[in-house]
Amino acid sequence: MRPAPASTTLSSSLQPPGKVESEKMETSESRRLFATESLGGRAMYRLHAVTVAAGILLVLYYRATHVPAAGEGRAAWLGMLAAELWYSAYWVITQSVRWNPVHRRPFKERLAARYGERLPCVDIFVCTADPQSEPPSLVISTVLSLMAYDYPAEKLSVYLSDDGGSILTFYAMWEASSFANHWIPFCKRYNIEPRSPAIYFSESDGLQDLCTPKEWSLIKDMYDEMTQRIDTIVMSGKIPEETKANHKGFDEWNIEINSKDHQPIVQILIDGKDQNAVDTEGNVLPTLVYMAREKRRQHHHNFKAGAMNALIRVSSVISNSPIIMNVDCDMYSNNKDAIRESLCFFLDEEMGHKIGFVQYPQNYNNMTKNNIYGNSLQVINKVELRGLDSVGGPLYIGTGCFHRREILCGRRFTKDYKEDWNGGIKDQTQESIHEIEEKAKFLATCTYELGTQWGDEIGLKYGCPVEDVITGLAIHCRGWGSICNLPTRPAFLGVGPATLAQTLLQHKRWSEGNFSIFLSKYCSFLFGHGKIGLRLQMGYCIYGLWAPNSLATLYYVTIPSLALLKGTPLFPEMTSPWIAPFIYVFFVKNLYSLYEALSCGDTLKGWWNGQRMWLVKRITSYLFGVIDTLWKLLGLSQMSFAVSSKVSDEDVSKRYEQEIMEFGSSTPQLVIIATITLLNLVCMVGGLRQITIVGFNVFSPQLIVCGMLVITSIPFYEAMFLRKDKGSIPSSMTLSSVGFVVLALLVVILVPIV
Ligand SMILES: O=c1ccn([C@@H]2O[C@H](COP(=O)(O)OP(=O)(O)O[C@H]3O[C@H](CO)[C@@H](O)[C@H](O)[C@H]3O)[C@@H](O)[C@H]2O)c(=O)[nH]1
Ligand SMILES: [Mn+2]
Repeated sequence: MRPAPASTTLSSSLQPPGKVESEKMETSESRRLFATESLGGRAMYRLHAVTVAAGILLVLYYRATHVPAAGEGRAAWLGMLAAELWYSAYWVITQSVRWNPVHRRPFKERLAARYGERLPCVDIFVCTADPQSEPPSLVISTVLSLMAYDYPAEKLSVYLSDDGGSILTFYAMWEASSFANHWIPFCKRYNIEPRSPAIYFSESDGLQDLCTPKEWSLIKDMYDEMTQRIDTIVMSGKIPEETKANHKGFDEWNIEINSKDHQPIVQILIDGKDQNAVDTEGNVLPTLVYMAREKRRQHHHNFKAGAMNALIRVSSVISNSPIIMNVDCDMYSNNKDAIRESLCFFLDEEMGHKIGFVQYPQNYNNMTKNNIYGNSLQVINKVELRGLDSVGGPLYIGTGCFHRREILCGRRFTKDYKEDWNGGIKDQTQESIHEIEEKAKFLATCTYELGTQWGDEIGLKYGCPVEDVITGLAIHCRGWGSICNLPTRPAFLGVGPATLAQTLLQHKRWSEGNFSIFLSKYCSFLFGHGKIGLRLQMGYCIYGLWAPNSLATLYYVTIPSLALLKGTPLFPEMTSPWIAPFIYVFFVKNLYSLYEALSCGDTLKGWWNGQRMWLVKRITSYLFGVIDTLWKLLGLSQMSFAVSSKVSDEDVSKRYEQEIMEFGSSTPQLVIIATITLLNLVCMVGGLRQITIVGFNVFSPQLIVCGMLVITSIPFYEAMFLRKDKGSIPSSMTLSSVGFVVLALLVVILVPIV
């Protein structure tokens, strides 16, 4: 195996920088660089959890002891039992992280008092993959926001990995490298937030800031002109020859290249070690590097994980910082203090040496008030990540994560481990830029990893659509802990999916990725056994089991309704005492979920929309996730990574802002949604008839289930029958769904399953 350059060049030193004698006087509490606080509302949570658990047991007991005779819906009843058993087990799993979530509070003032500016070097990795779905002007706004962190610039290096291998993105980066000369001093002088120019100028008119209106307009004009140049060039797809003459990097595109087949490209746009690389005020600039790793058709490039691994190696010969931070290209820095806050965890004397990574939640800046597609992820961020933190550490969820370089390179945790915080830029030898670039290019070739442990024991793991989660699990199993930091001002904000199709695409990748981990040797119960606590093992399964949840849900949204239509009871009668645990579990579980959502900042309507989206995701994305995972297990298909688009056309954006659901295109997902919602509508009408015949007592529980589904589905009926805009459900989709409903009804009538 070829030795990993990154891990061989790092060594350990014994002292954190600048520890001073007088500190010995401090008490251990005041020495801590962060505090761990318990979240409120625990007693209420626990009461709910214990009583719901009791309710669930009663429900299952009733199901198991009241199986009807054959021919009276026995099969359907047993199916209900199976679905409820599944839900119960899943519910228990989701409680694993809820018992005692924690909040971490970093003390950046203490960090400043103790270390001043003697802080470790930090490498920031930004990934982009496609100039069409991730426009270069968006990418550089993110890059600029990261370059402008409130952190010593000589210790900061920003790397962009461009899997699109696009000259347009390179051009934008070149523009950004000169705009940074003005932007960074402007941000620091007036202490502005956020430091993404695109966002800053879209939100601010400069009046609340300390700068003069003249200065503000000057820099804004400069920014507008730059983005205009970039957008024009991106539109035309060609760089003018006179522009190309400005930087040698453009020569890399002298030969015809495309994103799937090209040589490795590494261009150091700003060399932080260069004395002349200073901004308009004479301050040092952070290092800025553009990288497009080599791509050849015969070599698998392993998507983002491949890009990250190339970045780890390339950066090891340029800056080699002990801390690596990764963000997606749309996730701009929204909080200038995020690096310092993260260091509070790593540099904490009591706990710091155990912490492998610090994960920030994924937050989006394009969410509508009522969260129409359920993408705000508030409950995952504020409840589940914090809960995971209390049982061993949050998962590595990709963007917005700070790692020790050493752990990404496969290091195991040992008690005597001491990080060399002094590593990084300054310990590099004085090679010329050209030499360094050539060395780096070699590390970014396709063949470099052949016969090595990269993608397995070293770097991010390959072969999983959620490379981050599986890598994080391996890190946890190597003995490291992780921390979730949730500053009041979110550290990163990105572009979340803004259409139904994008949402379903993202969730298919996530559910499929996590389910494939669950089914592999990395299943947290097997791989984590004896290495991480049971509750963390369960925590991983919250996401690992998203996909198979779809099966129980599909059952629950079709069979009780069809049985209602056919007159087969599947619940206790309304007057039976056995109905009580069903009602209790149903209401209290949902009420608690509402409480959780509201306390995380969602609106009532947002929660309701979120519930609808869970249903939709389960019957489409997650179902497809199951199918594709099984397909792959059988070796019938290959892993893919569909990059989500960060742009949508005007018409679509307008509907999004008005919170009107976007369907538009014809997809199999739409047929499933339309079929199931229509089926429930028919069943509800049929069910109402049953009630008039048999009476209220027997069928009302089923009617309630069916009715709830119908109420949840109102936006779908509107999109099928009432809306005329381009985002409505195409009539061909509605027609085929009607066909499927008729077919389902025929089957039910002819085959006695329910
Ligand atoms: O071949 C590829 C494919 C993707 N990416 C980058 O990966 C990132 C994530 O892609 P995106 O389409 O935005 O997916 P999301 O679902 O928003 O990403 C989340 O989920 C991914 C795993 O599914 C993680 O890798 C991400 O960090 C996490 O933010 C983007 O920066 C892409 O440019 C690459 O660099 N190369
Ligand atoms: Mn994204």
